[in-house]
Amino acid sequence: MPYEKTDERVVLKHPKGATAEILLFGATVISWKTPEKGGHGNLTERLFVSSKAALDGSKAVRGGIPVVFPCFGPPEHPDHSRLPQHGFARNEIWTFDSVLFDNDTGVSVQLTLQPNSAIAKLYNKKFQLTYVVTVAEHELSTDIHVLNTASSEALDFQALLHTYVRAPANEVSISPLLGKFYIDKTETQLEARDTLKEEKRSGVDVRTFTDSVYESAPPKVNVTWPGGGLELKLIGFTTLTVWNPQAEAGRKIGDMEENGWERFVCVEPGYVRGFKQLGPGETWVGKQLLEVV
Ligand SMILES: O=P(O)(O)OC[C@H]1O[C@@H](O)[C@H](O)[C@@H](O)[C@@H]1O
Repeated sequence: MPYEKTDERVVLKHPKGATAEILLFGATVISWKTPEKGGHGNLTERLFVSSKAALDGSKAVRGGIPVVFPCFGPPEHPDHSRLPQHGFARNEIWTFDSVLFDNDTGVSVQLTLQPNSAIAKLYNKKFQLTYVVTVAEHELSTDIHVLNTASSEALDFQALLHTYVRAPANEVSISPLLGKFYIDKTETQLEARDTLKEEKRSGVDVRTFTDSVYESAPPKVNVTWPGGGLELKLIGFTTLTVWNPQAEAGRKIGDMEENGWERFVCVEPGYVRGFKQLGPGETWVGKQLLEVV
């Protein structure tokens, strides 16, 4: 069996050993394990999930890859005014739709989310989200498709994949972001927060509290640390958010495990500067491909 499904989750199993586990709640990928490149047998977990994360649907998962839609951070668009931080997609139960393919190149499944009565109370736009998750020997791809199903109204949204990469946070280096402009959300004064900064580091670290939204995200991002690393490829996404709360902000997060911030860096491809606007019947696709290096 290339996949196993229960009422709550789907586990994908690639013939060469790699696995991915998706909670239908939020379509949250909560585990991605692969063999080492050139290694034998043993699987390594590539994503961080806090041991205090709720996996029962009572709140968004603290870890894995939560899906952020239709707003990133606190809502700024009038259509989103009643929504919580990061929107509703990470808090809804998605529908398992189909297996797209299952062979040596990969095992791929599709989940969907459409308006329901709970969403309609907070958000009255028409849309369909389709999420395609594919696991290969050393790769995971997660593609989000946003379709405006309205017949005459535009759909304005932000979308982001909140990827918690399991890594020794204090040794991580992220590149190539040198010369990119970013919003620094750790700034407490509004004016400083709204002023773009230029990245001066060839390798970005997260040894201090980091919450940066880079514009013009590069199509390929390297996240490396001594003895390991991942390459992220982005298609369709325009921004890259790098987040690690460190102890300063991490201690205030109720579902963060003790010193959890030492074990991950969030590297988040998104479309979160301004809003993507889709006309009736139009689709936007954002693709993230993670590969073990
Ligand atoms: O606690 P949440 O809602 O999952 O958000 C975690 C973080 O997510 C990041 O993407 C944001 O840039 C941060 O500002 C935010 O604190």
